[in-house]
Amino acid sequence: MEDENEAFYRDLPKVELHAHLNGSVSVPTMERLIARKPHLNVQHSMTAIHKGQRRTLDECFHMFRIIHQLIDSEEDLFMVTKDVVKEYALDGVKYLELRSTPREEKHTGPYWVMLIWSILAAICYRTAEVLLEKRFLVAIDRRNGPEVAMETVKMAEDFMLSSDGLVVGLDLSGDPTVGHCRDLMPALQKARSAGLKLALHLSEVPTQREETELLLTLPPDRIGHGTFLHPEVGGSQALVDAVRQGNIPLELCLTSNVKGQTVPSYEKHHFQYWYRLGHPCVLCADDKGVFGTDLSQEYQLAASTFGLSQEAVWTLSEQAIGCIFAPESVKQELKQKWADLRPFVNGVSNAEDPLFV
Ligand SMILES: CC(C)=CCNc1ncnc2c1ncn2[C@@H]1O[C@H](COP(=O)(O)O)[C@@H](O)[C@H]1O
Ligand SMILES: [Zn+2]
Repeated sequence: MEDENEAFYRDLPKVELHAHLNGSVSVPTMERLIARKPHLNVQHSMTAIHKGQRRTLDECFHMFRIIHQLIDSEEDLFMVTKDVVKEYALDGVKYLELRSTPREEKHTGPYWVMLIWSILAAICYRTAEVLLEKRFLVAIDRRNGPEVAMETVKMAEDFMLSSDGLVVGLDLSGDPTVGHCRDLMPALQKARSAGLKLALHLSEVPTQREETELLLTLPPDRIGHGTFLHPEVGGSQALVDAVRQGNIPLELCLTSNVKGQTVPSYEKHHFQYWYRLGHPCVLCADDKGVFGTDLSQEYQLAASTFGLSQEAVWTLSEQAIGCIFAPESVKQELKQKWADLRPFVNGVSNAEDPLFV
């Protein structure tokens, strides 16, 4: 049975800004996908990291390759997107920015375009049913090189103009040990000047210092992970200063980093460093399916690890609204939603609280 504490984190209204679609597939959805393709011989342990387990980065990226084999038709994609959106809604998320990489699949022809349209269709499909604002980021997988990156940007631009505000930005992700961002700069610059917002995976592994310096010149609108930015872990004060001066929010994914072993433990997560500086930090799940988590759990873990009061947790979730890519009018609506929900969230509804009278 859910205890009061768990109920608080689930009821807490939340914003999810860093969620990779194909990494977010839940156990029940994955079971349906596996059953549809028995010839692939996939076991569930090949697509998710269970409690207490960890994996190397290589092993994690191998998991994505298996997941991609399971999700290779429009039908699969539609089911996955619908389920992921619904699960986020049930987890108390009120605003979701989902991201995904266009992919070309042999038997589906020009899969790229189809993929995006399917996702957008699914997102629209849910709109009538769940109270969840949704936006979409088109992802560049760095492994695919500069030409694909440029094509992806062109496609993202087209969709931004024709999707009625659903496509708001571009993500840069993929195995951080493969390729170099200098080759991708023209595509990223083009995206920026077209008005796409940039959410870039940055300093995810310790060897990316030069890349990070380069990417910060763009600059990005948000940073994914930023694990090795600060001097204590091999980054530098100059990098920290650049991020602070630009007031660039960090998307922080605790369980992803612990299970993927880029940070040694929850206690040592860089959330602490940036939170103490008062820098905008947004807790995110990254790949809730692969890492066996959800956003409520991530908030709960941050609170228990770093001793945050429920009041502080509320503030953390509310401040995430300021970091979304949707326009100001959506921010205002979300702020109102937070205010409306506040009396119903156990633990923060005390009217005598001096911060909120
Ligand atoms: C340890 C580990 C893998 C952590 C997660 N950190 C990540 N770092 C970089 N790219 C990622 C990460 N998680 C997911 N992705 C990207 O998202 C893709 C899966 O979602 P999608 O197919 O874009 O819908 C992966 O193939 C990869 O390109
Ligand atoms: Zn990520």
